[in-house]
Amino acid sequence: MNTLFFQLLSVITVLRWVNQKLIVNHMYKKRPFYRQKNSMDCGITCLRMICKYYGKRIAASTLLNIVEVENVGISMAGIKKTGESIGLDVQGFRLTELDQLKLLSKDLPFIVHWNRKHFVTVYSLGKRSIVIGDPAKGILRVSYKEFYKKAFKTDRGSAQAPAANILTLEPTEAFEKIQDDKSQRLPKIDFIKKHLRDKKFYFVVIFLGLLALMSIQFVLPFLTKNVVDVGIKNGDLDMIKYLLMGQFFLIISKAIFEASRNYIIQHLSVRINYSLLANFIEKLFKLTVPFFEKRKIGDLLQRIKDHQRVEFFLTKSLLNVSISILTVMVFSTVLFIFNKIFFFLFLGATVLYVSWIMIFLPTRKKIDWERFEVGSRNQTILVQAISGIQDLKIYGAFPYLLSKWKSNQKDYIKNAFKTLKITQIQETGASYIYQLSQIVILFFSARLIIMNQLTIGSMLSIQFIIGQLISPVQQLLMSVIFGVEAKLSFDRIFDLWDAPEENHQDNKIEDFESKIAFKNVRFKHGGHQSSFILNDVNIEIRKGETIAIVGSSGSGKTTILKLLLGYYSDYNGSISIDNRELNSLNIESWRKKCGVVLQDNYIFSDTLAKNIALSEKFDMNKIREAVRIADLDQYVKTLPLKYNTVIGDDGMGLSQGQKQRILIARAVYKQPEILLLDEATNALDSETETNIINNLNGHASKKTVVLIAHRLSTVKHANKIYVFKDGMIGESGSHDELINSGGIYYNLVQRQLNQSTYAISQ
Ligand SMILES: Nc1ncnc2c1ncn2[C@@H]1O[C@H](COP(=O)(O)OP(=O)(O)OP(=O)(O)O)[C@@H](O)[C@H]1O
Repeated sequence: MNTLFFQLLSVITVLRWVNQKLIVNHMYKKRPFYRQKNSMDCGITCLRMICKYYGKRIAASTLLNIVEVENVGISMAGIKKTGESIGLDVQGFRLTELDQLKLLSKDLPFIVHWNRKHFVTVYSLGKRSIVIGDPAKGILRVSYKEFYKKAFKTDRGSAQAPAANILTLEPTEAFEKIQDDKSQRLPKIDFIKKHLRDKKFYFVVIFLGLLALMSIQFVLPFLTKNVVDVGIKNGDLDMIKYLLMGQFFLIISKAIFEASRNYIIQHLSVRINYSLLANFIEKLFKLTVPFFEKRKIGDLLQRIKDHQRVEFFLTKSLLNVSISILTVMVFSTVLFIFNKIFFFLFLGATVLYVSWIMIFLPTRKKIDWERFEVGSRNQTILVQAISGIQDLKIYGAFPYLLSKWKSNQKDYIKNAFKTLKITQIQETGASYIYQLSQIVILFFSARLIIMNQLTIGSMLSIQFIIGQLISPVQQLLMSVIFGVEAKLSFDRIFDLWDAPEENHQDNKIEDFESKIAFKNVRFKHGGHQSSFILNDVNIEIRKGETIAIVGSSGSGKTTILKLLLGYYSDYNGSISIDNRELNSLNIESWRKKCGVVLQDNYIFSDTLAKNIALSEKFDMNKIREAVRIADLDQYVKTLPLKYNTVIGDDGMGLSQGQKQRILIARAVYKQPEILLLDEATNALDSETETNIINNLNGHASKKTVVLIAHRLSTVKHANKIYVFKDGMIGESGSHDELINSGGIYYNLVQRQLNQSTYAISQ
């Protein structure tokens, strides 16, 4: 029953494949396809498909450098702007009737907003269906009904009829002139070479072992033939003994060679895996902050898993390929020498077998991408569940997360079944081909023996040779499948390799001499549709001064510090250090000068001392001094192992105030020239806060300090206070000046006074 089911499935799958591949391929030859590398890249990927259609291979990173993709992906306006910047004439259309689609048939291919959250490329408009390139799924054929359902939507809150938003893109002369990013393949090959370079020795040893194995394999059929055709025929038992002893010796040697080879391969795979991962992690550390803000954690973890597949392919599969190719070559030659008829019979069966397996490759690719996406979502849900455990408990929100996990798990199971189904169909078909070829070969052997054209010894040897050929052919094909999967993993890893790194120019800052200046700075997160969160900001911070920034929540205060730390380089206006533009400086050398406490700083799972020094080696005197300034000495006395007590996730729990004081100690330990403090003391009682501020004043008397605080008592001694309102500077001046002017700051102070949380000490 089971077999019958898979037989039926096999037939259906083949017919579907023929329909999809042959018919669609024939009708629409030119429909390039790229798969989106993450859920936010659909618009960019559609644009790449259009570029490829017009003959240009453009890397995703090239387009991403032009447009800033928002956390939710690129917008229609973003696609238009990016398309125009590479020389495409982009026109937007809003269709209210499905029939209007025909009017755009001369503008094919075009991009359609899909389901209000995705983009697809339309390649052709047929009589009954439409061929689209869906960056998440592949080239698909959809009915007009489905197209209408997905593309024609009503704007939120609008009473208007549903409409489809479409962008047509035509190449202009400027497009012809832009550079093709052909180079994409080269770095990948360099990358592989780099990881294999110092392992040449092992590969050579394995290869020599292989040659020895092959020679043994080559001799074995001839021994069998002689045992039967000479030894048995002549009744020469001594000869049979010698031949069998020889065979025994060869089989033992073969086993030894195989065991050694497996050992070396294991050794190699561990080393390759290590170097691949080490490279990945190093690269990860060099990427920009916005990269991490836009990626889901599950996506990154899933890419780490991808390394295992690449390593598996580079070690086991690649070697298996060489072993299999060699075996096939040796035994095909032997078969050809033995009997040409059987050689061609086997060749025919192999061609059939290979074609059968190849049919399924495109579907396997699709399933693999689905598996990646489901896996990535799964990782994200689990990480969120563990990080947000407290909120889930407080709000009894497990059902919410559990239903999310369950629904994702359903997709996971569906995907696993798809893989199982396709593997079963593949294997059932392959086994038929194999059995059939065996029957045909047996029939021909029997016929030739009856006709006295073949000896029984030769027949046994041919059976042996074919037996030896089948497994390497199968392995070769499995390696092709692994190769395709490894390529998908490799592409995903390389997508990260394309991401921009933080600048590390030679232009280092040796000394901070005079001032930091923000001039007409405007900044926004995300793409074209988002609005500026900082507008025309002008700030001057002179060396040795304390500058404070206050203002309502969300007014852009933290963003000022992040810009100053070089997290974001795509601001308008100028941010300069001693009159040198921040973007042109070596950002690491600048950060070395800054001691920073941000609201989302992290406590690592390590000892208190290492959490302060953030290094394996540290100066204990400096640590004690930092702890004193951060008013932590009493706390340290209570710790079981004092400075060696493990804190963070795996260790002692911390209160918010303790965490803040450790972060202050960390910033002080660095002995920075500039201290940047964002709400660094807001969790502390006012007595501890005063102690720390006094300590800092003593310690930081010559330092430059930028201070953000809601509690106005913290900022009143600053040389200058900037009051932010909606991303702009509402007013600035000293505490006294601002109080006297009776403006926003004055009102803030009044409000805090009314809440009895602040007392102005005149
Ligand atoms: N990574 C980000 N992506 C998109 N928007 C962001 C990002 N970080 C901050 N924002 C937005 O930028 C604006 C300014 O944020 P910022 O953290 O600078 O405010 P803030 O004045 O420091 O607020 P608070 O006093 O609450 O800490 C906010 O509207 C916030 O939602």
